[in-house]
Amino acid sequence: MVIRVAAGVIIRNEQVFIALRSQDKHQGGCWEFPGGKVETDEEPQAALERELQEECGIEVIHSQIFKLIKHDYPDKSVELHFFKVTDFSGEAHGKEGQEVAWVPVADLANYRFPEANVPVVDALLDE
Ligand SMILES: Nc1nc2c([nH]c(=O)n2[C@@H]2O[C@H](COP(=O)(O)OP(=O)(O)OP(=O)(O)O)[C@@H](O)[C@H]2O)c(=O)[nH]1
Ligand SMILES: [Mg+2]
Repeated sequence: MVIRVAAGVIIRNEQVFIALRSQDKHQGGCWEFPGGKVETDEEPQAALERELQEECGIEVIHSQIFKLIKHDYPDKSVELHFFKVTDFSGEAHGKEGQEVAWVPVADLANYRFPEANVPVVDALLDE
């Protein structure tokens, strides 16, 4: 079974907002673009808006699809819908207690992301 996921590349002033996945989660200890599983009968963009409210406390004002990535981990297969979030209201923070950071896009190579994120990080570094 393929798990559908929506995640946000939240960008402001050439910095991107990332969060640390807790050790007990799948790909724990990796940094991520905040987001989560798309529910049954939910649109990925709606899932993005819901997850960013739940995890980061922001209201998405403008987002657009950036990359769609299918990836098979040894233990699960994911279909990741990465959106660029270029406008939002509220102060992005780790609403669930997770460690978060605003980092310059150019520094993204210094953070370890899940394998599926490699093409996303590479595309951001090339812009
Ligand atoms: N949020 C997020 N998930 C990612 C990224 N890259 C990546 O491979 N994933 C994978 O996507 C899957 C779903 O994400 P999630 O664990 O955030 O889902 P969720 O918010 O609904 O949380 P849950 O674990 O409490 O159910 C995980 O297996 C995770 O490893 C990413 O950049 N952001
Ligand atoms: Mg999540």
